[in-house]
Amino acid sequence: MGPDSSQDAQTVSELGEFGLIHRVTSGRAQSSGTLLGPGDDAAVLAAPDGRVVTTTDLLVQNVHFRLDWSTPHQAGRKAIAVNLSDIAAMGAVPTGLLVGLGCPPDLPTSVVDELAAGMWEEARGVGVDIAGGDMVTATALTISVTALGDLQGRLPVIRSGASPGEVVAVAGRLGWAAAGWAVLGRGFRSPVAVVGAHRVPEPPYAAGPQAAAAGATSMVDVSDGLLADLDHIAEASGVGIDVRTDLLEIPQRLAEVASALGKDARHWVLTGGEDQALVATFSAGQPLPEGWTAIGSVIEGQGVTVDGADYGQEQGWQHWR
Ligand SMILES: Nc1ncnc2c1ncn2[C@@H]1O[C@H](COP(=O)(O)OP(=O)(O)O)[C@@H](O)[C@H]1O
Ligand SMILES: Cc1ncc(C[n+]2csc(CCOP(=O)(O)OP(=O)(O)O)c2C)c(N)n1
Ligand SMILES: [Mg+2]
Ligand SMILES: [Mg+2]
Ligand SMILES: [Mg+2]
Repeated sequence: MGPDSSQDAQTVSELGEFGLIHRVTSGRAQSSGTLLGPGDDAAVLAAPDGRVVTTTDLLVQNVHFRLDWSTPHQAGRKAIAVNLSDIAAMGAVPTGLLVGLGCPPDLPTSVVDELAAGMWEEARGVGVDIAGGDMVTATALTISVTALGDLQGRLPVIRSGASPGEVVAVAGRLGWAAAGWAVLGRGFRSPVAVVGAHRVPEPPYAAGPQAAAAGATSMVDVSDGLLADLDHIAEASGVGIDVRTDLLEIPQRLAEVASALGKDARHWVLTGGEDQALVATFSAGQPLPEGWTAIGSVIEGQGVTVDGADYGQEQGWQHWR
């Protein structure tokens, strides 16, 4: 249900700032990682190993989600998931979340209710609370999420740690959300397998800490596109990365959707973002952790190639283009 479908419902401006905050926060926080919050000037979270991993990603209506393509519940889950994914990409486990909501005055409170329910569902799935946040008026529905995490005594897995000779491996899905976005963009609502992937990603949260424990040398989550995000590792590490398409599985379902739309499934897999897969590098010869699949190698040089050749310009999502 979108804001347009409930014209006579109570709006956020009628309920007001503190009524709205009370409505989305009351009785919810319960994780042992939340020592205080929400309700005071700031929350207090536990920091088990003394270091805090923190990240923020902002979602804007009609840029990251559309309320005629996704329910508020799905948009809420996605907003939390993309942030938890960045925590996992450091090899960390989440400890808490903060949520800023920019709401147009005529937004029905039911939309905020559903959004909050989706956010809490995704947060509870990994055992953390939304420990605080902010509510403001805005011209477009805006969701700003900050996630905090803990390294459990390990070193963070950073973008600059890859060396030539290492194996590049992936955990999670590639190309599904891009396929769903293409389907929705053509005015279709199915197949639900791909449309659902656009609406709510399923990041392999546990694979991040598992890769870290297995000695991954670098890692990133795929938000913009596999090639675009691998390029961050290549640049930060001062190496080249070659992706091998004979190692990259093209799921049958994606191939079918692509052929129905006259699109290329391989292109979705290589450049589609928003499935929040994890890609990491591991030393050659070591067994990969469970759930990880080799897709290429780290080489001397710079940039990302596909089967040894440049892929061209479009390697993933870019804002303002
Ligand atoms: N406005 C900003 N101020 C400071 N740092 C920023 C800002 N925007 C992005 N960054 C930093 O730039 C890096 C790359 O950002 P981004 O591409 O959004 O990462 P990701 O794709 O992992 O979410 C991150 O370390 C992020 O914290
Ligand atoms: C309505 C709509 N249009 C386009 C997209 C596609 N899209 C929007 S943002 C994005 C990339 C990821 O977003 P970003 O804010 O760059 O996340 P980050 O890399 O910072 O994690 C993609 C593929 C979408 N999800 N929804
Ligand atoms: Mg970001
Ligand atoms: Mg991100
Ligand atoms: Mg990231």
